[in-house]
Amino acid sequence: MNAVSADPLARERAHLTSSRAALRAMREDVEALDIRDVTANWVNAEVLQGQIDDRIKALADLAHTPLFFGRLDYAHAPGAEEAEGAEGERFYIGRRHVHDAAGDPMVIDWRAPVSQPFYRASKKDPMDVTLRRRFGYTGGDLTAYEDEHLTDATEAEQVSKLLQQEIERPRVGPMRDIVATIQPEQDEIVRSGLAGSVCVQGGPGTGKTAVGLHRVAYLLYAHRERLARTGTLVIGPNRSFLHYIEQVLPALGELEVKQATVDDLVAHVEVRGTDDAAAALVKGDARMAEVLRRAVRSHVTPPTEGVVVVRGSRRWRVPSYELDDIVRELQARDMRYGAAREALPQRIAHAVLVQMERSGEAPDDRVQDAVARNAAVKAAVKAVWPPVDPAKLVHRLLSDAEFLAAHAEGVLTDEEQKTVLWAKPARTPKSTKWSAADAVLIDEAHDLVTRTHSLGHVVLDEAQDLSPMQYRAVGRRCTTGSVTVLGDLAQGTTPWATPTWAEALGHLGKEEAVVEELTAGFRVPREVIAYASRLLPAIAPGLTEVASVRESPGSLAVREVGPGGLDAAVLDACAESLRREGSIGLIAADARVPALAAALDAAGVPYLSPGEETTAEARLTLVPASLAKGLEYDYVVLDEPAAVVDGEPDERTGLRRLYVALTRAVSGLTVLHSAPLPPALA
Ligand SMILES: Nc1ncnc2c1ncn2[C@@H]1O[C@H](COP(=O)(O)OP(=O)(O)OP(=O)(O)O)[C@@H](O)[C@H]1O
Repeated sequence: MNAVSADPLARERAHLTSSRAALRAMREDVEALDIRDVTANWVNAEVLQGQIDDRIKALADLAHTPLFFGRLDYAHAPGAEEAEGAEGERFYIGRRHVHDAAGDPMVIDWRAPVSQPFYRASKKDPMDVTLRRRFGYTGGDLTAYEDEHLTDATEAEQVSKLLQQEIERPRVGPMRDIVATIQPEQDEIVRSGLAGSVCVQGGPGTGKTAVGLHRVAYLLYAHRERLARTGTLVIGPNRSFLHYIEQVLPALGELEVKQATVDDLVAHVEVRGTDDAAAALVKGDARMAEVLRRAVRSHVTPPTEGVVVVRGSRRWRVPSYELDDIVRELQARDMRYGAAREALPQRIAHAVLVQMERSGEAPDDRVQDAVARNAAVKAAVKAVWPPVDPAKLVHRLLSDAEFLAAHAEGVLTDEEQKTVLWAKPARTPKSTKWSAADAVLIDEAHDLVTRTHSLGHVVLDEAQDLSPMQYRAVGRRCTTGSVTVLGDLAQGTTPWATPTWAEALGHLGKEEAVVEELTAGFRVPREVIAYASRLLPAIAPGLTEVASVRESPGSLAVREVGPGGLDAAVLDACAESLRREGSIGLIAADARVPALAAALDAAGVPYLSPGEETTAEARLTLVPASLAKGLEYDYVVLDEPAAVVDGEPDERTGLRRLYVALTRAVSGLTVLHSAPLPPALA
């Protein structure tokens, strides 16, 4: 037997070794489960085996993700704080729970209540913790630790070196989790309850995306069963962004969360067309919801004649005024068009039944069902309350000026109506080249006909770019659940970008959500964020400038290049960045991308597209400015800022696009220009 080492690091390593052994034993227990005896049929067996396989996956010991990253020594056993003489307890905090053969915890899940002081405790409020220890790893080996004695008044408060190292670590590959270093103000958002909706305003690199993803993981832990039933969804701006973040939740042991773009959610039709900005602006306006509501309801036609139901030798007549009453009553209810349509035959049948009873018959439910299915009743329903096809309805609204006018009167101006009407409408919905905004309208119409299924929790990232109608589409997917809205008003680059969070929350139907602000920046170094923040007064006056918590001041170079020399200078800057460690993003106006791609090809420099994983061989990504949002690179080379600004329909949007591009760098930014810099930046 080994003697217990006096060296604290050796003791912690020993705990790591035994925790790993315990994890292995847990995995082996699951692997050894024999389900042949407990399942009566193969369907059950398949399901059970699937669950077992997932559990085995979740119990994997990943060489490069440390099993624990922290330790808390409590003064008393949690829950017994007040008990006299209660002994202290020690907990190791990690990504997942590990217990030994006796069931005693070796590692506690970071999301458990006893782990919370790891993120929140301070000298001011030690939360009954005497010692907080952070661990440092090199590769998979435990190589360092750092202590804070929270109840020791003589110990000076200091910035954690391990935290700084983590923040400074070069980014290669997809986004990674931040469980070991979640900050107190971030933790408050991560652990806020499932019942409440939260909206986070935060400048570039303040950790909004990271916080949103960790919040999902936390909620799944705290409300596992409920969310397994109702579902969770993360919404991001585009495929490359979703690809960039897709590994974070699996690394936290959560494999079940769906990820989608807003376009994916409303994909009732194939999108093959585009709108000009003016049309998209009107189509995305919340007033369109009222136009659609009126148009759907206009399909109900007041009955002009009654229904006659023949059964055997008898005829039963529901007169038109009675039918009219039934229709009005259904219209007055807060019911979807389709649900009311389904209820109508039963209501008519009920009226027939009442007559039957009055004349001495004793009909039962089966008779009512039979009457509801009677051909005369069906015909009446079809005439009064015909089915509505959402795509057909939107097709008609956008191609038939009279139909649009009838429902948009007093809602849209004549000019706005003209703007959304197609110049050359396709004959049928099928042959229509639908735009993304049209698909959202169809989704709204869909919801008017059939209620959209609501999830338990939705995280909406880069929210500032959504149109009011898109917010509504997201909102109806969490009517019975809650939402985490993440965004930065200064990074809004659509013509309909969100002016205030209160307005966005109104469209989402979550007016009660709390708005939190994050201002500590983890990505962009001081010098670079200061440079980018020069744009703030022009693009979002009133927003707080990000305060970088990065130690490295970062390298910022702004170089003017003579006419004709830009491409060569860009290649040089890329080559210079490639000599360092980490990923490189070459960001340029979309229109400049083909020329730069050709230049890179000609020079034999391999490059990737956004969302493609960086590898040791290919570390350079050529990023069109329109796709840069949400992404980050160790070094960024920014080509011709003026072209980035000019690529947008108006100056403010252009400057916002530039702000996004300027704030992607973790370590260094090189700006190259041959045209003059925008005055706001110069
Ligand atoms: N507490 C933290 N500890 C370590 N790294 C962090 C922490 N918070 C955020 N980061 C890192 O900072 C970077 C920026 O985070 P993230 O992408 O979530 O910011 P964001 O606010 O969504 O930025 P943007 O507005 O540009 O999309 C990421 O690399 C993330 O891992």
